[in-house]
Amino acid sequence: MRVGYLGPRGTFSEEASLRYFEGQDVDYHMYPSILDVLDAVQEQEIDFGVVPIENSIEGSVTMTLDGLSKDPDLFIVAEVVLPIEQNLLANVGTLVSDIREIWSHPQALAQCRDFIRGLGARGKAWDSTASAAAEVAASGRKDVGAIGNSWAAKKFGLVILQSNLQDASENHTRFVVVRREEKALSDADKSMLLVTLNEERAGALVHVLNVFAALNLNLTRLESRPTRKKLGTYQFFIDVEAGWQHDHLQKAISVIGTFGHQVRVLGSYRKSKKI
Ligand SMILES: O=C(O)C(=O)C[C@]1(C(=O)O)C=C[C@@H](O)C=C1
Repeated sequence: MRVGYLGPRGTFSEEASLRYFEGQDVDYHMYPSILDVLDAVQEQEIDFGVVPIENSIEGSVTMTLDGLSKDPDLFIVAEVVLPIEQNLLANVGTLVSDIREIWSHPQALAQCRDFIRGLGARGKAWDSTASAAAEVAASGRKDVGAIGNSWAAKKFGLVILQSNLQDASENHTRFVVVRREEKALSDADKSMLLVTLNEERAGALVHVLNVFAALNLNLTRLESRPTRKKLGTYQFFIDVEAGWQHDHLQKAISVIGTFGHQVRVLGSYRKSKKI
């Protein structure tokens, strides 16, 4: 089985992938961006892609949401929730007081915004936390630091100057495992839907939400993203606590369809237990 994730070695995506596929015979592939992982799934270069979708401090990983919504063949078959501990990594001999720039993935920079401001440093975005750590090591500079996990520190010969420094102690990222083509899992107890309203009128979203409420379907997340067609128009990502095959969810999808709205099932899977 071929599995892809955001590289290089030492990313949180790698940790999520190794944990999820532990004990299975896997050939791992790394990609320079989340969109490249999704493209590789679409092009069947890999069987599964593991991508971050949501963080408890910073919220949605919009690149993932937009990538999923653009490609009708992608389907989520699992989720993994990983605890995220962010650390300040630097070359040996670096003093925290000398650091002027912090390099990392935008999600990690955002999780540590207060910390970076507190240092009086500037954030600089890289494709992943591990690529930022690799660049800090390659630069040999003592006025820059990276934010990432302790495994990246070891891998690139950096020291940890401060650990667990994100702006809230509770920090988890939810990853999803994506494959090409739908798969109905009989034991699924959660689904992700993408709802596009057919008109902008007062109460349109409330009508959709009322369908779920009337059928006793619990929603655990509602996220809007722009349709990219007109300012102020949105698509809605909705997480529902029911498998796609569940009678009530099937009914909800068909009723919402009769209102003229579009519903796409982005995935159906078992709810993750926190690792
Ligand atoms: O850069 C990494 O290490 C990643 O795996 C990406 C990513 C993300 O995009 O959310 C994964 C988990 C953390 O929230 C920070 C960064």
